Amino acid sequence: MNGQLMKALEELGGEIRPASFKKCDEIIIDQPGFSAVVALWGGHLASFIPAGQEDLLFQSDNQGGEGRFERRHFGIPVCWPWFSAHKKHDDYPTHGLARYFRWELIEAGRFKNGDVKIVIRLASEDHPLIEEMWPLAFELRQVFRFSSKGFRVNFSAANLSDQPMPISEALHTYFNVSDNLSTEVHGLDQVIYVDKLDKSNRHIQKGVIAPCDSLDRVYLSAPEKCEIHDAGLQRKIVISTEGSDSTVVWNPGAELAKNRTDMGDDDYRQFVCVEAANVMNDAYEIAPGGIHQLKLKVRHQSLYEDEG
Ligand SMILES: O=P(O)(O)OC[C@H]1O[C@@H](O)[C@H](O)[C@@H](O)[C@@H]1O
Repeated sequence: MNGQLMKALEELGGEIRPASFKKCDEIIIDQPGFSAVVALWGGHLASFIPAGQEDLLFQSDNQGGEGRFERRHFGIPVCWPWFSAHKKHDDYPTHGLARYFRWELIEAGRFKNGDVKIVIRLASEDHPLIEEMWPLAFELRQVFRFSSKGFRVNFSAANLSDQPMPISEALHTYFNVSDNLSTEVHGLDQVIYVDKLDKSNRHIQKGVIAPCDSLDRVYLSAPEKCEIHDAGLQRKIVISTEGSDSTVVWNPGAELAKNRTDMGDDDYRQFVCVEAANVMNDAYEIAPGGIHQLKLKVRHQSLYEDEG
């Protein structure tokens, strides 16, 4: 990392330190109102802890395997440029390639209002294996914005090729909850979803999603806002998106979790994934030379307080 960037990071009270995960650096930001960790491996926002509270993001103690496409369950994996299994190559990783390569820190600083800004980047030219799996040239950026109220992720993908780029994607956020059985997801009432645990049949959501146990659903043409209500932490997490037409809600439940070697048996009790996505009918193409932005805003507040 160049000296100027290091200095900018230091001015934020930030540091870059080697992490055990894939032997790749992490960026740590410690501020009076919050602390945040960005893992350069996969470009995960790994942790965001508001002062005096528990992390908004979940991380598993299970480090996953050592192989290139082994995954660890933490923070916000970026699923891009394909979601689920690759349509042609069953040896390619599920949920795309972006979470398996080292991203580069390219900017550290502040927004005008004092919020902390961290920018990271991944480009197709960064690794021959990326170009092998995805021959269309691209550049990805994530602009993270942190304040004591929460965080934002502005994920942008530029198609640098001369062909249309077909995309399905998700910011696959693992939200940390006190107990999945008492957690509720609000805001998806009356939205049609594809239930992957029911032969991909379509249903209409009735009321809130609760309990958040053994769920694998894609809400199509979903609203831009939903909320996680956590009675145990007396906390509400307000999730707002732009450029995302689908919302994926996932919790593996006990049986699936036990069958996975890359997840602790009880991990599923501590998270629910609510993912800002564009998948299935909401998948799209980026025109040659075009750019697509997927924005996620996450705020925390008391369960008993209206959003300010
Ligand atoms: O790749 P990860 O982090 O293990 O997540 C896997 C899950 O991700 C969810 O988004 C999918 O809807 C599930 O079908 C899938 O099992």
